[in-house]
Amino acid sequence: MHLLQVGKSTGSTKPAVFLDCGIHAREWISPAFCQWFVNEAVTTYGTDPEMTRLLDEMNVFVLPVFNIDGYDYTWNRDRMWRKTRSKNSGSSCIGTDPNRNFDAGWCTVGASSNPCSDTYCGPKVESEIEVKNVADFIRKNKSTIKAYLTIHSYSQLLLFPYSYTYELAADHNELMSVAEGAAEVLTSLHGTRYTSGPGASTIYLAAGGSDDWAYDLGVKYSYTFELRDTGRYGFLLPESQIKPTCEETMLAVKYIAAHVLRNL
Ligand SMILES: Nc1ncc(C[C@H](C[SeH])C(=O)O)cc1Cl
Ligand SMILES: [Zn+2]
Ligand SMILES: [Zn+2]
Ligand SMILES: [Zn+2]
Repeated sequence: MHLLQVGKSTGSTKPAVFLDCGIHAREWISPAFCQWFVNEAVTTYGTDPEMTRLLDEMNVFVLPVFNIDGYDYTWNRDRMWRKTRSKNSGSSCIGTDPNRNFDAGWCTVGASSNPCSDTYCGPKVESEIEVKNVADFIRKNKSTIKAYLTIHSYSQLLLFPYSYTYELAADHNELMSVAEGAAEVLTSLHGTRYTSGPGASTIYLAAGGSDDWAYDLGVKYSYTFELRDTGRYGFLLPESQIKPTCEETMLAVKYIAAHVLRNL
């Protein structure tokens, strides 16, 4: 797994944002966005004031493709694959849903203990090496990581904790207002409409997700993006929509990062 560090200096104790893409293999617009983000960062640093400030004051860790084996599988075998490609002992079914494999109410709701299910929670917490690697990194750097952003598709949603319970997060009001502000600036570019809210009530009750786990670890600004569209093309978003989707998502990510900076 290749984790990129976008920022002025390596190994510093500067506050950081962790951004991951491609946790679900078929959500191709997600890795496209991480690529876009890195390109925007390196090409607009020094000219765009917001990006310059962001990269001067913070480090941004970017994991362009979280679920590498699954992503490759969608290119070469099954375009609609979602999970990892790990072997499940005692079953001929392959893979675990990496977004049900984190230690956050693991396998209690909205996940399956059937290895053949697309939302299989895995044989145990962090059974997937990809999940363990990300969890280990964030645990190790939790004193500097101030925001966790994980990019998915589709539905046009900006979700935040919790998904594993209907209980409101301690920081619900702040997380909601930041999400609404981010969604508004996103809409301002091409008119794309987003819904903001806690995962449980906004999409579905589900446990083991990375955003809930990061939030409970202490990463306050923890968001899941569900990018375009709302179902017309779904995971098969046309190539013509990659650029506009990335442009508008960029605005939302910069909005959240600016809020984090103001509240360090
Ligand atoms: N904590 C979470 N946050 C967001 C979601 C929605 C994504 C959308 Se593809 C998923 O189903 O894994 C699911 C969970 Cl469990
Ligand atoms: Zn997803
Ligand atoms: Zn999704
Ligand atoms: Zn545009």
